[in-house]
Amino acid sequence: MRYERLAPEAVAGALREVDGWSLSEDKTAITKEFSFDDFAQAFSFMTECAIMAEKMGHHPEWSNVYRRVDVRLTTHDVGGLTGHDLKLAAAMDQAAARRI
Ligand SMILES: C[C@H](O)[C@H](O)[C@H]1CNC2=NC(N)=NC(=O)C2=N1
Repeated sequence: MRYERLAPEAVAGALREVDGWSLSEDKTAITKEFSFDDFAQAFSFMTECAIMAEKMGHHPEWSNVYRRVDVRLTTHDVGGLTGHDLKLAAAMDQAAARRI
């Protein structure tokens, strides 16, 4: 499925539907820091999200330090935010909720 770049009002509305995500200063991405009990939990979260992302054909920019995972979501194909980012954000929240 192809998504169009979201209008600013749509982004504001969509951000209210997900938990703890922030809009980047240039408004082209959303970011969130996930914290887990330990590295094993953080890495199993990343493994689950990686499989999900591959199935969706939409991939996060992320980094991991010990039990923290920093995530940035944007749609490179359109240079901004689309419904793909919100869909992946919600799926990542659910994956995290199964661990925290
Ligand atoms: C051809 C392929 O599906 C696309 O290039 C996908 C892959 N994963 C992607 N992930 C993200 N985050 N943004 C994209 O624009 C994107 N494009």
